[in-house]
Amino acid sequence: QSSVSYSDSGITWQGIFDPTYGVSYGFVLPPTTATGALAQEFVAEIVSPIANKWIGLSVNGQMAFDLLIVAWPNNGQIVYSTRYTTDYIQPTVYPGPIITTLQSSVNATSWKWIFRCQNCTTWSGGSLNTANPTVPAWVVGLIPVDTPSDPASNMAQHDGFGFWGQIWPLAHSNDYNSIISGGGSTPTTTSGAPASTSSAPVATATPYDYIVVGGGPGGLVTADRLSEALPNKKILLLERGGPSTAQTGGTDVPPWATGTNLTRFDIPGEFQAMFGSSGPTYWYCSDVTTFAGCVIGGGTSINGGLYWYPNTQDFSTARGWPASWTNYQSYAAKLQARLPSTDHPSPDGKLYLEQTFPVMQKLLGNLGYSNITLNDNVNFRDHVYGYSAYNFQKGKRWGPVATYFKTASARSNFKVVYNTVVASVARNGSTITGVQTNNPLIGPRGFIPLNKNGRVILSAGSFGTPRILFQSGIGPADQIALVQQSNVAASFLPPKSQFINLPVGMNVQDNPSINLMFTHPSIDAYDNWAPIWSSPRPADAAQYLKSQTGVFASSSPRVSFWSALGGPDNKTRWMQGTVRPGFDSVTTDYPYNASQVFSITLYLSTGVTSRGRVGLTSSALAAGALVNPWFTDPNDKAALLSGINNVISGVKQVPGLTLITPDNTTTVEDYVNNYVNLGSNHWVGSCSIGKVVDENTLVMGTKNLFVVDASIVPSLFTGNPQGPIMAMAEQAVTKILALAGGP
Ligand code: HEM
Repeated sequence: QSSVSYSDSGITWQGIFDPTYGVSYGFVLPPTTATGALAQEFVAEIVSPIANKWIGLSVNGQMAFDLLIVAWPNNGQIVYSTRYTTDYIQPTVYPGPIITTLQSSVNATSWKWIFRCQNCTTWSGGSLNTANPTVPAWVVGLIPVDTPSDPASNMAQHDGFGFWGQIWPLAHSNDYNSIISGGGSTPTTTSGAPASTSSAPVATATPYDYIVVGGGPGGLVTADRLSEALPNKKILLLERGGPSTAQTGGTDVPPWATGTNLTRFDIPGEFQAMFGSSGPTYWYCSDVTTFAGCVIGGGTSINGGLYWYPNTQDFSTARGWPASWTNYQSYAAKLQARLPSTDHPSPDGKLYLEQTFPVMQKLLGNLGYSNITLNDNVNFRDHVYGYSAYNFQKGKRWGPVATYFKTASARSNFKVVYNTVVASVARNGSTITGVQTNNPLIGPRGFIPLNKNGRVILSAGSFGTPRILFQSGIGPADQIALVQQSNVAASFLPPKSQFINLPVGMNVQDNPSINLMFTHPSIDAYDNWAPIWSSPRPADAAQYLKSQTGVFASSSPRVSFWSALGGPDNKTRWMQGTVRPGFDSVTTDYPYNASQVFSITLYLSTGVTSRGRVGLTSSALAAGALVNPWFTDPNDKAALLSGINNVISGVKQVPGLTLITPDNTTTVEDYVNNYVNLGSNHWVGSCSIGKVVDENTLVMGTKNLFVVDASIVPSLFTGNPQGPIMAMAEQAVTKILALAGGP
């Protein structure tokens, strides 16, 4: 999200409205000509629903070593202080900055604080540079501070935080002097509705024929095919995050590639720097409690790039697909023609960092596995292994962004808008009339209408799509009840008589997965990928910069394998294995050589019978798992355990190979029983076809609302899901276009 200009209390602010907690944050800077002390201050406002018990701002977006400002209402007044900390611990009062309240109000539904912050652009070890946009952060606490009357009060950790792009150069005001002297303000309205919705600049909205919500693999394929098939119709794609690869306007280039347009999203080898990142991770959705991609490309812009063509099982009636979906091959062929896979991602045709392959060849060969080209033999998924296949090309992340999104973007009937969160669809009974967004610049109060017979397609992902449905009055009563308790979201719900009760969020699956850690003297653990962002191996960095070849032309996984497993219930489940040099964390009693570690992730894939539930996890409408979907059926655990034991049984036959996690003081059974995070970030099923959407992907009970993303997939695919999801979207958009009654 990046800041916009809006006005409130007679002041023109540069700031944002955060729809999750319903808070506006705005700033005004002195004129650009200001010097001395005046150049070191700003005026800011926080307008918050009363449900938020305290709010914090971090001027430079970090918790530690940054100037923090906290505020909360108490007895009709705003209590505040500046804070500082060097760690993720209680920040203590920080003297130096001088805050003056210019205006404040507290009523039954909201509170507002407008304040001047002097000596606020430098602090211990840091400063704010307003010459360019920067990324500040907000935090929201839902638990009252310990002693609300005391500005120095302790508080518990915040319940939510988020970052935004603050365009400081647009925040200067020539009225600054009048603002700090109390002028430039009109009496406050304290009528409950958040200031941002009532004060957002009024924009005229362009109506669209198709509005696609979400630029992940489902949404990009859909938007491209719609804009291709309907040259005279207007197609709008709304992406809640910002750009990713350079092609999309991304500029997040690692320090070693400065001066190039090779962003962290373009360079496959930077994958582990996102997945393992300890700093701010703007590419993940801040309001989803598991990893979800919130940049253009969605998960495909931040994942390891493993790319499997779909197979017969993936779209079979046995896996819950309607019979009309089983003829999937022509759609898979369309996908493969646009986006072929590669198992030799370095454009020089050489394989790099491949030491795990010969080790796995011995291990799996002894266990009766055959070596095949995996994407040439999609239906052959028992006792097979091969080089991992990726969606990379030219040594760069490719995926739907470099293909479908690229062609869509070139069409005049297609428009993409970034940094725009869709909260809900507006509807009149079963007819959707438009979408409600947080972007006041694209429509009055963020509303975008549909043309006559227009359609909305939700592609916001397995968590995002259910949340939009809940906020549109579609889903189980308990979820809609949570929306009703949120004063902002509730105001957009249709009347109760129009609620549609569907099992949104139920029926969810994600691969249960277990990591095993090994050492072998031939392995190069690649320093566990730790230096790849700031100080990569110089020769590898230089090679990649020169020709986009080498280690950085690939992400971390090297070998992939599958095997069919029997279960105590006589059902067949498939197990997938992914082999990577390096490790995430090792727990072992063994001494081991960290430079020789590699890991095997074993996931249970198609055939899994466990199911869970996703939904709203907080009163602030964050989304996440309500019931974890892993091993709810003990037969799944038994099956995966047998697969793990089988792999481990081969270890002693491979000279030099040592299993270090689990170690010899831990049984495999205990290791699996006590495993902390079984998740794989491959969530499917929350809007399952046949349960929430019909065989044309139309949301049941509506006339023009569709879902095309992983949420409609009724059971886990055989491999990592991006390939089958895009093939699914090819088929879905064909069915939507063929359906009568559209624009
Ligand atoms: C007892 C009080 C607090 C505790 C224990 C605490 C703890 C934490 C932790 C563990 C994180 C990392 C969360 C994650 O990565 O998911 C975090 C992030 C953050 N916190 Fe706090 N926090 C506290 C108070 C505050 C306050 C008062 C502010 C600001 C006014 C603040 C600002 C931030 C910001 C901006 C982030 C995100 C950026 C970053 O990771 O540095 N925190 N906090």
